[in-house]
Amino acid sequence: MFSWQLYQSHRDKPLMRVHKYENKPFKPPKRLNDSHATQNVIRSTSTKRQGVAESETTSVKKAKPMSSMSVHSSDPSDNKRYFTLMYRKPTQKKHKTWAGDGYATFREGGKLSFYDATGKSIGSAQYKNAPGDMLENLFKSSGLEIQLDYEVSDAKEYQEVKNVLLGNRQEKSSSSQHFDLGETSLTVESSSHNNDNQITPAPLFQNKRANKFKPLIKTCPARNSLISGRKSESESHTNPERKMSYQPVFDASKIDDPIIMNKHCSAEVDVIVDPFISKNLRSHQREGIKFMYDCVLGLSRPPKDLATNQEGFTSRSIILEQDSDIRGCLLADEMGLGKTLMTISLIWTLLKQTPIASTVSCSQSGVPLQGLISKVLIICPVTLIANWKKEFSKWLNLSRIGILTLSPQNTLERDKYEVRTFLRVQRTYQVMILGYEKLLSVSEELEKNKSVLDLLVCDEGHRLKNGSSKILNVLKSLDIQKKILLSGTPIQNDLNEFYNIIDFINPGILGSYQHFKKRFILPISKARDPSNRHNETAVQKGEELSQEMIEITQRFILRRTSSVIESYLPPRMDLILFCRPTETQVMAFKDILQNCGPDLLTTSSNSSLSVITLLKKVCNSPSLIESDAYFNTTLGDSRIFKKYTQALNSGKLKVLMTLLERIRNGTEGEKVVIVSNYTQTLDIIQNLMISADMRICRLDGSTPSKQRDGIVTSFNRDLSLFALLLSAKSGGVGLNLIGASRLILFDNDWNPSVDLQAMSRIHRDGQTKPCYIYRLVTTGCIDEKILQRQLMKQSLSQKFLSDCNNGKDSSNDDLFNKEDLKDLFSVILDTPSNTHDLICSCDGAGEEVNSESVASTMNNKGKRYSPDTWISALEAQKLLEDKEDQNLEEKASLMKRCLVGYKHIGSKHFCNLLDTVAMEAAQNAQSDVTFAFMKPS
Ligand SMILES: Nc1ncnc2c1ncn2[C@@H]1O[C@H](COP(=O)(O)OP(=O)(O)OP(=O)(O)O)[C@@H](O)[C@H]1O
Repeated sequence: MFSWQLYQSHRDKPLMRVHKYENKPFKPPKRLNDSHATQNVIRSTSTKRQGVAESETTSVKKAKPMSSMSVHSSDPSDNKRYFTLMYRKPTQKKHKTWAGDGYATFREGGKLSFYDATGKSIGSAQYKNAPGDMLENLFKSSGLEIQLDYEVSDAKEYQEVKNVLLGNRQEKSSSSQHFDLGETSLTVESSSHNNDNQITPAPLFQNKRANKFKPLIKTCPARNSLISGRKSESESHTNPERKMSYQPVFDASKIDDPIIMNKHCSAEVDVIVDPFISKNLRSHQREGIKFMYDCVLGLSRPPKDLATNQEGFTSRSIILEQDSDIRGCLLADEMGLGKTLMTISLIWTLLKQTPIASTVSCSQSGVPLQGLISKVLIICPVTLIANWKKEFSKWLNLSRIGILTLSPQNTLERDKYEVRTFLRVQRTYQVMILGYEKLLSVSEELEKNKSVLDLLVCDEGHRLKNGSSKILNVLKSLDIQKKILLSGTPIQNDLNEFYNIIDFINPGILGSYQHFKKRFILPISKARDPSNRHNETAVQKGEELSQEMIEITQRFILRRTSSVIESYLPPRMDLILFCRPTETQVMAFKDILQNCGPDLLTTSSNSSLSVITLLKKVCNSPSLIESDAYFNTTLGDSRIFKKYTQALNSGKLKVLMTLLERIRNGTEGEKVVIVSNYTQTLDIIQNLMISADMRICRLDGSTPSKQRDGIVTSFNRDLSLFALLLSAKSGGVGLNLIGASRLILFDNDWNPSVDLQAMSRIHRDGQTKPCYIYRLVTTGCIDEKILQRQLMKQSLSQKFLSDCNNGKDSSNDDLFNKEDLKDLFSVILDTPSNTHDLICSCDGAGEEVNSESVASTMNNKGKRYSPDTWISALEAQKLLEDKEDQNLEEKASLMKRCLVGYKHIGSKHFCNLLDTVAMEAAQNAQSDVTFAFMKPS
């Protein structure tokens, strides 16, 4: 167990125990009649909330007990004392949190008046006891529970409180020029730092924050920028005389394997990740947090191998240079590596700690009581909001940190009000999680008080790739200095998109767009152009520039593959099952292809894309064409489609139902997730499963966001729920479906990352059972062609983050040449697997493709690649795009590389399938499964 540090406050003082840093909530709720227990908390927060005052003595001043304070400590001029307060509606909840902050005034005679953070009156109370006990009481007034927090004694803060209260009065009586605070004099005394007698009502916490970051000792310029460009303060407030020895919040020597952040030479204390959270972290997560921390603090990263190869690296703090170009990072780890947890750990660390202790209030022993940041905005797809909150709760507990999410039931006005409150009220919420779309509707409110936002996190950050997107522009206008983008999907195909994302994270780092275009985009595009394939100078130049770009961007982009968590996860088996098309399907293919117009093979033709969609539907179930718009308008002929409407009319559906029966009857309560790209396909599967008495739930694009979390939770927990039907694109992202240990991918997307997203829903941290992933592919049809194309893309993208070959958003984005189209529109019936035919001539007795057996691949310059050689993205791009020149052997070789590790199992050898469910299904439905690839992890 972690034990707390005995800090040596000053060299000549004996060791003393300072108050424990207990990860308390930012505003501890107070129970009635618990005065003694709360007293310490209040006193310690009281110290914290004094803020860093103008005079050097106040910053580390111990909070005086209330009883010893002078009645005039707040304001000698108006016989009133001013307090901050917290309020909430009465609640029976175990973990109570506060709804808002505000102020109280106490007048001699015993009247307490309560105000919210905007200065609006929220009640009053008479207090007859000794004034010193006020902090120990929970007041009830106007249906609210109110607790005083601390007495305002700092001159500047006092002035701000008065301004707020005054501002409210002023608003109320806008016709009146008479400013009045009850009996308070109109003339506001000038404080030592405010010689302006004009009263300017100002947003309270904006000013408070300014106070907070005023350094008390002389800071070097680097230190100021470390704190953040926006918050650096003028040197006029520094006090070069002041000497203070600062202490980190945690004692690293008492923590097993602490994570100590790197630092700039100007750092005064170590920042150490809270052991409460760091004890749970995997080693790649420890590295990830340090990486993100360095980036958001603008510290120049150590060389990559230093970060990854050295034992105990994360337990050491390295002095780094300031890198003024960097303020953010892209964490592009593959799915399931814990990007959310890493980000939460970083947020928690930054909220609670700072390397520059002198810029915040500290305990007597010099332990910083405030962090480097205080407000965080997280933007994510609406489907992930609940998941973020859950993860905060899982790793931190929501009683420690205030998380605001906007309820879907809110009116727009309510949303705006809550956003305003989040920005204005400092201590209730530290993190707000918004959906991308919601961001637009509350952008004005954010804009108005944007200066309080310290850190922006964009989950599924590849959504910001479009430079003209409104969302991107709103986020840019918020001008939040520190940014973290998370994306498990590699940045996609386009250097323009790449520029947009990078320029958003670290503005200016790639220069202006014009410069970037001239320097990188044009020469790299030229090198990629197949017509330049013999122009060695252009190709060489393109390669060099790609390399240069990688070098610039790897300072703030981190990507690890899922192999880093394999050892923490139960084993996983991947099975690709080839399913024989039914006669109905074969008829449908023929009918469609024969009835297509002559422009089918025109690459620009819309009809070719519509036919592709139609063929994909037939692979799932021929009855789907009944509702296909293209089929009905162009090919539609009731004569044709009537014969396709029977239910179990596709090979994949037959295999699916057999697998499901086996899972239901042959395993010990295992659950299954079934994924498709088409909701209509899910409808068909749903009907079949309901007819088979299987208990299911479903999550797709039409599921209201407020229901999603409940569906996921009950699927994971409710033992009687057997299956979840999931739509790949709208439902898959970010969900944890570890209640299931089997997943059936009913159809493939062109984009491998869509499928990977879906597959990693079950095989992720928290999973305790071995996992089985089944991909169903219709033998010899478009399904197989998609699989082949996908496998190639996936393999080639593995080592290049900004991979130019990696998946695109949808089939419509994908470009096909004539050869591709011919290939897509051909149906090969006399084979158990066209993919196997392409890569191998074995008899399917379980032979495994290993790297030695993969023939070397030849590029168009005649250069040969051994199987272990990394093919750069550029080379891969050429290999793929230039398929007209590619002979079959090369294509086969490429694909073989993608299937390294898979065993080839023909129908005679299905008994070799290591999964009994697949084995029994394949043997029993021998006529439906034609071939299998199997890859045990
Ligand atoms: N160190 C850990 N120990 C136990 N569980 C963990 C750990 N790290 C992450 N997890 C769990 O693993 C699951 C996946 O993590 P998370 O959602 O953060 O991954 P991700 O990288 O964001 O994936 P995706 O891109 O799919 O959203 C979560 O349930 C999370 O709580």
